[in-house]
Amino acid sequence: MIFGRYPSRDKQDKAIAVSAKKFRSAVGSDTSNGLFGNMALYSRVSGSVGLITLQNPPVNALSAVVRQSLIDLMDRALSEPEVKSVVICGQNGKFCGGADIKEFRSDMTGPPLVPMIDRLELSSKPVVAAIEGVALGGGLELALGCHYRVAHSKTRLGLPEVTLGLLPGAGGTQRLPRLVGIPAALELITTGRHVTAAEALQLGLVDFVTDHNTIEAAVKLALSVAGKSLDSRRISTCKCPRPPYADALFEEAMQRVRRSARGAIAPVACVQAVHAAATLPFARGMEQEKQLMATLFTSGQARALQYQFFAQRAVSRWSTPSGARWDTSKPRPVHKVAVIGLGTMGRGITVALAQAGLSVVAVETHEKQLMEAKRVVSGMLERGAKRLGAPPALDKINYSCEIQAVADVDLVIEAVFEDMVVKKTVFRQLSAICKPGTFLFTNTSGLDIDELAAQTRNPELVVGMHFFAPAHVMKLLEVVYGRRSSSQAVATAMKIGKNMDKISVAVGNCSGFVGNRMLRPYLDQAFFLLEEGATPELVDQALEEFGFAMGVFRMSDLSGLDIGWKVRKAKEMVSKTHQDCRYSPLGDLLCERGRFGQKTGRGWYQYDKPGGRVAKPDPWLHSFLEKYRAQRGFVARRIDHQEVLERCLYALINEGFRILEDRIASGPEDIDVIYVLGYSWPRHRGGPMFYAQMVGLSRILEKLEYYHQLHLDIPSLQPCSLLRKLVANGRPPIHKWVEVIKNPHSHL
Ligand SMILES: CCCCCCC/C=C/C(=O)SCCNC(=O)CCNC(=O)[C@H](O)C(C)(C)COP(=O)(O)OP(=O)(O)OC[C@H]1O[C@@H](n2cnc3c(N)ncnc32)[C@H](O)[C@@H]1OP(=O)(O)O
Repeated sequence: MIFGRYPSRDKQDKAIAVSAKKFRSAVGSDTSNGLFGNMALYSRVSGSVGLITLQNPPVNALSAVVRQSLIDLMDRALSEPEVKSVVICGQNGKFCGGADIKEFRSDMTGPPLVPMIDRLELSSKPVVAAIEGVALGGGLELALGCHYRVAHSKTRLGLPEVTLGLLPGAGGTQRLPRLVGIPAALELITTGRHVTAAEALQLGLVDFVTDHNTIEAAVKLALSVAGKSLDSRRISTCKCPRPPYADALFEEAMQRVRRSARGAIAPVACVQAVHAAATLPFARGMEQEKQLMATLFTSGQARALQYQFFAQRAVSRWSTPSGARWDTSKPRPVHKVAVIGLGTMGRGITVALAQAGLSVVAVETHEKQLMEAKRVVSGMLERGAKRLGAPPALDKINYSCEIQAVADVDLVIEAVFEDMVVKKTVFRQLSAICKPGTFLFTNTSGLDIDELAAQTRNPELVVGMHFFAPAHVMKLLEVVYGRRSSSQAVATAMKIGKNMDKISVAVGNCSGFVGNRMLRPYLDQAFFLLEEGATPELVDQALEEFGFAMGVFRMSDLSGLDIGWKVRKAKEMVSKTHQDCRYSPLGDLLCERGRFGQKTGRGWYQYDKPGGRVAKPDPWLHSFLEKYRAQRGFVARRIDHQEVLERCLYALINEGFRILEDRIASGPEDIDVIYVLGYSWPRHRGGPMFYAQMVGLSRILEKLEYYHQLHLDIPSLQPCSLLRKLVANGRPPIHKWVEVIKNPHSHL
């Protein structure tokens, strides 16, 4: 499978210390016999140490060629009598980012990882891993096959295979527990969490941490251990330490992953593999690892998770229908940013900006709110700093209750109340106050960017930034370009997003942008299902079993029913008569009765008190629904989970196809990243568009046609023409959809 829309730039980080190169030149290494190219380099340093450098930018992934080179170079080191020990490192300050994920989708060729690592461990000469930058997945498993591990203090280590729908299938599930014990191994393998070098040292995962030249330290160690017995250094020969409470540990781990994995199979397999390490000899444990891996490797979940991995990187290569592109648009440097409005969103944005190292002018015109915001923002920064072990960026922020304080900033992010009239006033003010060229960005979840831009002297400087709450935590940012937004403004918004550690997706301007626009038909279907006989519990259960963290009604109770009500009132949907098009007033009726969800202790569910969190079915709601149906002529019928999923999800997917057709999103990856990161779409299902491909476009079309025939008054169930076109074009794979969109006459 091909991922991504454009080839990425060579991200080789030339600036990072190339300590292997430096070290070779410092000690005068003998590279005359060196094997250049072939994705690994061999040289001899300090007379008797064979130095193997992985060379596969950008992350030295263990591709087939790298694996073959590594085997050849190890053989060479073993065959040279002068060589007494070996050091393995990675080029450009990165040890190894693991197996080459791109290879997983084609037939795997080249020597397999497992025997390669086994042979390494069996080596009669000591092998030291010199770990810099990252040692992840197969990269860490390679290091675990070495006899010693030296890490630079800034290295991150981990076994993140579970996040790709796999398990550490190159011996990681068997060696890690033997080295660090079952509790730590279980945690690291089932979560895929990266650890710092300091934590790795504490766990016993590495033997030595240095702040200086890692290769130098590794070579020094290699020289000192040359000729010594390796018996105790081969992890596979060690017994797995088994605490007396091991059974309870596994039981607890299994319950935890089943609870949090929401249907993902990889975390469960990870627990089973570590269990094998604890109970079986190494060779049998490896057999078990292999079997579990075989199931995962070909699973739809692994495909979905790997697709999402690449999609999250592909979205940075944005483009707009007018031809602006990531690689031809240059962002303008931004040093000073203003945030206008310090409500919940403004506070989160301020924190994220300060944490990104930018100077922030935080403006809130109400003095009392300003003081409160300052207190809350400082607390957030302090807590964040404590977690990271860094000083809080308190001095990055200047607070003001005067909007004039923004006069000299490079960029403003407006985050006032979500109301077009209020925002328009602020934009007119900003346009008058700010220095020429200041970018004016608006945090909105769906208002018209062009309408706001029209209030300013320079509409090309206006872009939307849809942050998700809490803005300093949530990874997703929708960057919304208007009709007149300049490519520089879009590039700058994308860059600021990246600086704030967000995954930014550039999308076009329409009501609700991508995320909220697709949510509308999904929510509508959920309401219609209640009218037709379902309960909130039934709908939520179906969606939660599918993998959503929360069903639509529990989520609505959490975020507050009044929010949607306000929007619907503003759009006059509440007061309008809906003749041709079905509209369910259920949400409005609940709001009219003061049932706003958790905050009022009543919503689609009942709670023990206002602010309570445990949702319980509410008999009042059930009888309310019965009366409502009776009054409006609905006859309740049995609705099953399959119908809930088909109606809610296919309607949402159909809107996704419309969005692609309208060129609001430039590819299905954009939609899928938005849904996984912003709307808790289960990651192991890839995203709505990927899921559509998995289900089969013909089936989605057929089902939409079926439901639309039954509900002709629900236009969102009418299959969109792009979906029809894709089916007519032979249902091309997801990475080819864009060709059909761009060329309507395409016959793939
Ligand atoms: C039956 C078969 C058995 C097989 C053996 C199975 C055992 C082993 C399995 C594995 O090792 S699976 C891979 C495990 N490793 C990871 O999950 C790490 C993934 N990468 C990252 O987390 C990050 O990329 C990074 C290494 C921390 C670097 O982050 P940074 O922000 O600096 O760069 P990125 O933009 O993320 O990546 C740059 C570029 O590199 C591509 N890439 C990264 N890792 C891999 C990889 N392992 N394989 C292939 N390609 C990789 C990434 O996609 C980016 O390229 P573009 O997508 O932008 O073109």
